[in-house]
Amino acid sequence: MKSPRRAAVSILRAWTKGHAYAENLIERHASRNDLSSADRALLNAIVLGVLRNLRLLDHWISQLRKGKLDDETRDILRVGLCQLLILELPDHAAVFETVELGKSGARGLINAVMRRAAATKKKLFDLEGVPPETCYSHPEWLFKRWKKAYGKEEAIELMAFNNHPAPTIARLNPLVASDFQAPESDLPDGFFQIEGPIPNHLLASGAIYIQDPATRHSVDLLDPRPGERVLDACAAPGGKAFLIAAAQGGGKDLVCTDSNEKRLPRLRENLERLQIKDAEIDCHDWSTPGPGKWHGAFDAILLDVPCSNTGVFRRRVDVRWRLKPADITALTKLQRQIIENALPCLKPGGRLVYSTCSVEAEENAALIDAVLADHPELSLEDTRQALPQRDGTDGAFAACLRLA
Ligand SMILES: C[S@@+](CC[C@H](N)C(=O)[O-])C[C@H]1O[C@@H](n2cnc3c(N)ncnc32)[C@H](O)[C@@H]1O
Repeated sequence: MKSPRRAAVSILRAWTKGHAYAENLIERHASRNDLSSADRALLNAIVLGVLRNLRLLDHWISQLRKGKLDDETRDILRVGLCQLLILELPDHAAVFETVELGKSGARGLINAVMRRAAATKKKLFDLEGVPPETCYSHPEWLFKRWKKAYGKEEAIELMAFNNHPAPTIARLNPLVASDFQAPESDLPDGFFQIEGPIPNHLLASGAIYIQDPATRHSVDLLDPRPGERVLDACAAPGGKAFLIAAAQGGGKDLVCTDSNEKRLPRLRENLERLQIKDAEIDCHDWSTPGPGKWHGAFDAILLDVPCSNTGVFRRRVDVRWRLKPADITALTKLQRQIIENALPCLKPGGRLVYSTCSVEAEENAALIDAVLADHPELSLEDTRQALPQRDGTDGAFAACLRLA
């Protein structure tokens, strides 16, 4: 059985070399090594802590050791310094356990760096003069982009927000009868924060679903009513389909599609658990036209499109390192195609809500402006935008368009 610290190093090696998401790698390693829940939590904290603080950890490594490092030793030092300086675990454990991770030839170096770090913490924490994108570990191009969009102060606030793990927030399911009383909360109606371990029996019975309050904006704008035929075109894993069905009192008038066949079983399971058993689920790629049977068929369509995810970096810790400027351009093209192919499926007078969890204007307001310019038959009814640095929630954008 591997220790969580050793598993963290293996995961970082695999993460650097491949395209797998950190969360999936953690899950795979934790199951394979049969980790206890405490060890699983430590593994999670270390891997996500390293990925959230990658540039800062490398800055500290450069302060503590001049000269080249092989990739494995660097990952071991990242894991060690994350425990010592980010998670602030006791010095002796962090130093000893980290040295143990190295091959015999590297242990002397690891020991020296870790001991120096433990002895000079105060100096390392003084980040005066270190660029904000290093302190908050974001790629330079993203910081530049956000500075342009929001100004320097807000760009820094956004990066700082992204480095705090998200609280666990759930929504009560009005479709499932349960004795559970949600705790008092300042959150929007139906949402409440879970302190401590997630109550698995409530999840399993479908009484609650874990989701951020920002998810509600698009469905609030869609305002689905009982009896209306609704399409949720990019539906997996089903968070917003749940909100639509909850508003409609069930899923009998709801069609859920997704282009990724592999995501459909999870969508199906989620909806069944949430007692939404009668929604229609289909595989469809909306970069191509919808089938004739859906033309003019829907009162309301939700397009919760694939996006850059820049509003949810605190959850999706990999994305800031994987995303490239060209991806945003490619995504806007796909987003536009999805809108164009979904529009013929609206009934006259029907409404379409476009939504993302991005904070990039190109994927949000600018895209909607371009659609409106090309479609005089559409009018803009309303928009919503949540920005993490202003609203303290995930980032979200939604625009409701009505067909004449
Ligand atoms: C932001 S996620 C949707 C989240 C979902 N609405 C929820 O609330 O749980 C975007 C989804 O769009 C799907 N997708 C990507 N490209 C698509 C396309 N061309 N047509 C349909 N679905 C697509 C992805 O597989 C992904 O499941």
